[in-house]
Amino acid sequence: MSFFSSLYRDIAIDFGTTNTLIYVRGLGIVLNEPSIVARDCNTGQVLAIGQEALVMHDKLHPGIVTVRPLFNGAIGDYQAMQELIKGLINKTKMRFSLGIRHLVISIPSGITPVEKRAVRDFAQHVGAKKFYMVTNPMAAAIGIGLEVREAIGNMVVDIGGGTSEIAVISLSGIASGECLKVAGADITELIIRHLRQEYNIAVGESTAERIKITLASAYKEEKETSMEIRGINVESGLPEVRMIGSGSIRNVIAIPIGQIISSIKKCLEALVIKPELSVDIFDHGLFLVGGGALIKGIDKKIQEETNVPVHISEDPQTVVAKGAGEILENLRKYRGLYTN
Ligand SMILES: Nc1ncnc2c1ncn2[C@@H]1O[C@H](COP(=O)(O)OP(=O)(O)OP(=O)(O)O)[C@@H](O)[C@H]1O
Repeated sequence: MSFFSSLYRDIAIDFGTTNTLIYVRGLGIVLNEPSIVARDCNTGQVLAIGQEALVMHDKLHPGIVTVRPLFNGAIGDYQAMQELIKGLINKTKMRFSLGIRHLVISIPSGITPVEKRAVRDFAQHVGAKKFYMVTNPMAAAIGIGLEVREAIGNMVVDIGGGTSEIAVISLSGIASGECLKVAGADITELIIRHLRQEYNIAVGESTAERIKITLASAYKEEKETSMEIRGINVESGLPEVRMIGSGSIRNVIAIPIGQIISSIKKCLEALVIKPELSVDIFDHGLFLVGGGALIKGIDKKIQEETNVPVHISEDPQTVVAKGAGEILENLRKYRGLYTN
């Protein structure tokens, strides 16, 4: 490598609805921050991005607005996407480099051609010399260490914030896939709605997230748990404290979990014409990644409903970034798995 080329950086980005991760070649994942931008309502000026913008999100005043650039796997705000990713790249220690040489971005599998063009334009905008796009399930499978180029069927289920992506991967391609706009953010939203309807309590997004992480389970637990929540009584407008049990939250999340399981079944059913792939999946199991893989009992529930063994990958929220990083480190090896 020449002196000048060593001054350029190669990076991979997992641009997600909830979180964006940046991988730098030779260093690994260097940044993991919420995908959110805070702007001044009047001037449109960016006030904060990532973690600092998330802190503002729940405590907004009328002069500030927060935006999530991705919504349900679609780019809802292209400008916010640019602001977020450019800002996060600047947060990494890349200011001493001349720019980006190779840029890998993982994208939702349901992305439209127009959105793909927007991602490509973005890569040009940040001055990337070479650019590669890989779908989230493919990156996840590589991040797990599955043999995606072999004639073996591997099933990956990525339950993120805005989408649940399901894919059966074999011979470097997706043999059967589903992209569902139901994921973690919908579960949080349902919890907020449930508390308002059942208990007349209004809570913010971060409280609902905490309830989800602490209480939500997809499978009946041996011992039910409960937690104290603080919110505002919507009738009196006064603060209120309540105990909420895990059983009621399990009932609330049963519908989205059921929709995700139905999509997994649909994906398996589509393999009826390729029974050898089904056999591989029944033998090796399916691999669960994304933050939704951390919902308690979700592996047991999926296994019970599909008869397929379920493995939760290690550190499921970083698997896509690791896979995109692995591609970046071995571009030649993975040729054919990404598009430009
Ligand atoms: N312990 C946990 N229990 C339940 N849900 C969790 C837990 N930890 C994280 N989550 C949820 O995981 C989701 C985020 O997952 P992830 O970071 O994989 O999404 P993303 O990649 O940003 O989204 P997408 O893939 O849809 O673009 C959030 O909805 C978050 O609430």
